[in-house]
Amino acid sequence: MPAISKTINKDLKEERDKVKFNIEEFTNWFYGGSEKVLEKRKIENYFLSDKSLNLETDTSYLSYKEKYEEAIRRSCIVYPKMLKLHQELGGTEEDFRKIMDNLRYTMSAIQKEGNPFMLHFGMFTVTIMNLANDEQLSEWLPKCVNCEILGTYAQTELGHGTFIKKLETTATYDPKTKEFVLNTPTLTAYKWWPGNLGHTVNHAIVMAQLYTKGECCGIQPFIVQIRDLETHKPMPGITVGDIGNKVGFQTVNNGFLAFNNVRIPYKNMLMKSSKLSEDGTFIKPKNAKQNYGTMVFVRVYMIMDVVVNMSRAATIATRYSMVRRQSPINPNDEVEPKIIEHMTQQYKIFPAIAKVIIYKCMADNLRNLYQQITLEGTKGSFERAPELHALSCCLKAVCTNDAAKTTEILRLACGGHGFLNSSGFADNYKNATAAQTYEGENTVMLLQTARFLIKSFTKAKNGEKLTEGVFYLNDFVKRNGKREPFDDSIRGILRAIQAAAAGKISSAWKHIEEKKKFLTVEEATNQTGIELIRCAELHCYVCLLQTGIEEIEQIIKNVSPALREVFKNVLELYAIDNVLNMIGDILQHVDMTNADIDKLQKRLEAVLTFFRSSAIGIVDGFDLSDAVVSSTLGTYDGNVYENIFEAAMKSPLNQEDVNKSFHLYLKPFLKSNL
Ligand SMILES: CCCCCCCCCCCCC/C=C/C(=O)SCCNC(=O)CCNC(=O)[C@H](O)C(C)(C)COP(=O)(O)OP(=O)(O)OC[C@H]1O[C@@H](n2cnc3c(N)ncnc32)[C@H](O)[C@@H]1OP(=O)(O)O
Ligand SMILES: Cc1cc2nc3c(=O)[nH]c(=O)nc-3n(C[C@H](O)[C@H](O)[C@H](O)COP(=O)(O)OP(=O)(O)OC[C@H]3O[C@@H](n4cnc5c(N)ncnc54)[C@H](O)[C@@H]3O)c2cc1C
Repeated sequence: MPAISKTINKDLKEERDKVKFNIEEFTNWFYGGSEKVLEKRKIENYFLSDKSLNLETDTSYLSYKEKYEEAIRRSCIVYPKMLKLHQELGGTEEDFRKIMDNLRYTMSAIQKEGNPFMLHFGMFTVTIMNLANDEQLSEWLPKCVNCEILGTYAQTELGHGTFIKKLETTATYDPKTKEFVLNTPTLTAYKWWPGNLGHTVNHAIVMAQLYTKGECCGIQPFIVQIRDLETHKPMPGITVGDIGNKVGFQTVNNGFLAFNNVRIPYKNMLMKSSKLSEDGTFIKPKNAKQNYGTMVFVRVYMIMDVVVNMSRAATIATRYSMVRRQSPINPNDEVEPKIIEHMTQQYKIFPAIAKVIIYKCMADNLRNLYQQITLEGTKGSFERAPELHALSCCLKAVCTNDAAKTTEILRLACGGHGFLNSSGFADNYKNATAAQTYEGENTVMLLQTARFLIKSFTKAKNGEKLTEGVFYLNDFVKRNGKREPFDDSIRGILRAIQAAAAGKISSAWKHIEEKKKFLTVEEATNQTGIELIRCAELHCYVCLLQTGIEEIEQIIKNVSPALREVFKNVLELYAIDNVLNMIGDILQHVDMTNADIDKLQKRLEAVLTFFRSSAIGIVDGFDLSDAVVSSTLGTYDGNVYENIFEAAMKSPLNQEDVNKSFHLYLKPFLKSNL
């Protein structure tokens, strides 16, 4: 075995020495201030220093069942600690959010293949907070907050996930006993997919069709106890289990659930929005989509998850590329260059770093918007709900699609070693790709946004008032078919993308109108679907760049000159990379010449060169500990080869010289060939 040294790799040190800005200043911005950074480090250390978590164990070699059991063991250490910390911090909702925000990072060290309790706070408790009336809130919220019960969100069924109006589970009100009777009428009505449902939780929010007085009143949320609190056996009439192995999320314990005449009390239908009187009279909610609120909440918070996911992947690829040496650029060079010297390598990695920063700006903004609009909802005003829905849908789709794509690009950037499980890319990719489907399949999400855009375009054409995020449609209508002149300032690039988005929306609108002459509006819209999803993507790029510009314009007023340069270059790289990647769409609606494109290409190369000296500072500034990065290729010390070697030694096959398969199969096979 080679001697393994663990000092900081000298190539990485050399890179760090070249960084011109203060990394801690960047970290302070990234987490919202120096106090928050200290708090984050404290919280992370509070969890990760707990030796009983056994974080050194490589869980990837465990069986499916062992992985689940280990994940439960770890969650049963983490959650009591979390409850204790919450009390110590003050026990407020804000304190809870603080812990959850930090756990988002920390959990990637503890539950690499998913958290078997994630739905409890993430969706079960949130639904109760959003949809329970005061009486229900006082009964259930303390039980949730103290983890006296554990719950999940059971909406999707074997036959329906997207089109929730057609869910088949029924909850029929019996006014005589003041109970609901839950049933699963068909195989396709089995709840299928809810996280943590299989063998972990004992309660669920069940979305079911409410029947009362012989009429169906649409899907409503019900709290259902599914397992006995003492024995953990399924409650009478309940069938529940695990849905089996998946592409990823192995320890999330996604489950199935069916009901056979399960009776629950009247008070278990959440009644803040829709209401049912005890005699069985249904009262419609003020806003029909209020029951979808938890999905909006999760979509909003998922943009934060994307930031965590992409910052990890970018940290790994950046550090590795500054340690790995290969392929002289000039054939006679004695010393092989760090692979980061190759321009194409920079192009794989640096745009990902810029995206982390822009997505972070967007995630913070979206969260603020969510809080404002939710507050308006509590006061009975739902005017801005469609805008939030449209924005969160396209961002959920574009950002999770990008997280999966970027992780794959960054894995490829690490060559063969990127394919090792210990590189950390596999978990990152599996989590990102799961997020492309859950909480609303991405194409469906884009189509929801497109629906809003088409409506907004009709309004713009009729001179009606638009919501702020789509003001750019007014400019397009005013131009009356004239192409947007190209101006290569950052705001000019934004206007070009706005023109491309508006142009695409206008074309899709026109094509729907044409098709409507022969088809229903729904059929015409379906046939325009390919253009519509591009409308939503382009609109999302507009929102991201606009937010990036507005945020960075503010940031640079308050940071040191060296860090100002970094942010300016982040924006430059993000904008140019974006515009070059959508040149086809731009050329349709913007007066851009070949010379303009050449100029942009040169600017891309120049900004990559600037990034060369900042990249390590930025990824170090993400302040991800080695445990969170969880990668043999991405440790702070850059001892990549030593890490890879050590990880290989943990392979169960290396625990003995000769495996029994030699005696059982290989030896007889070889002998038979003599
Ligand atoms: C501090 C705590 C931190 C916590 C961190 C959180 C992370 C937690 C981890 C969680 C892990 C998640 C695991 C996964 C969970 C799940 O997947 S749960 C299941 C999710 N399921 C879905 O997302 C289903 C997707 N389908 C839909 O959303 C809807 O069916 C649909 C596609 C939107 C269609 O609905 P439907 O009722 O049929 O709508 P239409 O009749 O077509 O009408 C559309 C109109 O409705 C408006 N609209 C739709 N949704 C909303 C909404 N949410 N808000 C406001 N408005 C909405 C839409 O704009 C249309 O309006 P009009 O055009 O005016 O008609
Ligand atoms: C890892 C994971 C965790 C999950 N966790 C939960 C959970 O905790 N609780 C829960 O209730 N559910 C959960 N789900 C279910 C998840 O929310 C659904 O799978 C998701 O909403 C997609 O719905 P679907 O499976 O019905 O896909 P489908 O709608 O069947 O999608 C299949 C294809 O049809 C297309 N399609 C469908 N409708 C349209 C349309 N209107 N227009 C154009 N194309 C369309 C889609 O784009 C896609 O290409 C989870 C799923 C996964 C993968």
